[in-house]
Amino acid sequence: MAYAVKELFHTLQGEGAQAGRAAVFCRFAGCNLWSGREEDRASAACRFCDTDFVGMDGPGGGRFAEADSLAEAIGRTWEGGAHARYVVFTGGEPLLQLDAPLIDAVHARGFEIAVETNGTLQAPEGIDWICVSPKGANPLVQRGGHELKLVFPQAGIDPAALADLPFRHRFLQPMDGPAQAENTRAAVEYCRRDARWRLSLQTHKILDIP
Ligand SMILES: C[S@@+](CC[C@H](N)C(=O)[O-])C[C@H]1O[C@@H](n2cnc3c(N)ncnc32)[C@H](O)[C@@H]1O
Ligand SMILES: Nc1nc2[nH]cc(C(=O)O)c2c(=O)[nH]1
Ligand code: SF4
Ligand SMILES: [Mg+2]
Repeated sequence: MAYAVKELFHTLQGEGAQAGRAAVFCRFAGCNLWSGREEDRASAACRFCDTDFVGMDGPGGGRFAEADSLAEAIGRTWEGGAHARYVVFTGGEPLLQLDAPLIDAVHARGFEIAVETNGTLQAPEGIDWICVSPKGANPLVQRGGHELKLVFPQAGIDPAALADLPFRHRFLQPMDGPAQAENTRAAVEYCRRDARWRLSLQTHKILDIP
């Protein structure tokens, strides 16, 4: 199948348990919980998104007709040397597009594969690092993985209701937006009081890197 990619860039993973690790980010266009248009935000199933995932006009973006051509572009975008090649598929919602041929094509080029998903779709086999970030009342289908990264606070989600799901790591990530400072204080206090959860800061925003 063809892949619609907003942008491809090499940076450090900013969030969660892999924060600080060099990675190529492959940001797919499109999401199942929001059109990405500001006029639709107030009525969307996910309303706090911090990301532009509309179109294919970013650096390295475009439509890729084959898994091999996208995997080649990911390989060309990597600047991290011979070891520990790492690609993070995000979006938008990457599980709308990430499929077995693309997983095989990037594995064949020596990459470990991570995904950032909203958890409403089941992940295909073969992903090396699954980060699930639940969104409000939307159904949580992918209920296990390597890290659970809950944007906090969210109306209708109590972290305690998710704490027993089979994830290796559990993070609260303060919701960015007008109440970011207050949300950060609330996340710190929650993690202080329930040691199952750790704080995830969006370090790329602090550092002003992509
Ligand atoms: C833009 S999303 C794309 C991947 C996928 N659609 C998802 O929601 O997990 C990437 C990460 O940013 C997080 N995120 C989005 N908006 C945020 C915000 N306003 N504050 C903090 N994290 C946010 C998401 O929860 C997710 O972990
Ligand atoms: N540096 C950096 N780290 C990230 N971790 C998750 C991101 C995302 O938008 O999915 C992201 C991103 O956009 N940049
Ligand atoms: S699910 Fe992810 S990409 Fe979609 S609107 Fe929400 S945060 Fe943004
Ligand atoms: Mg982001």
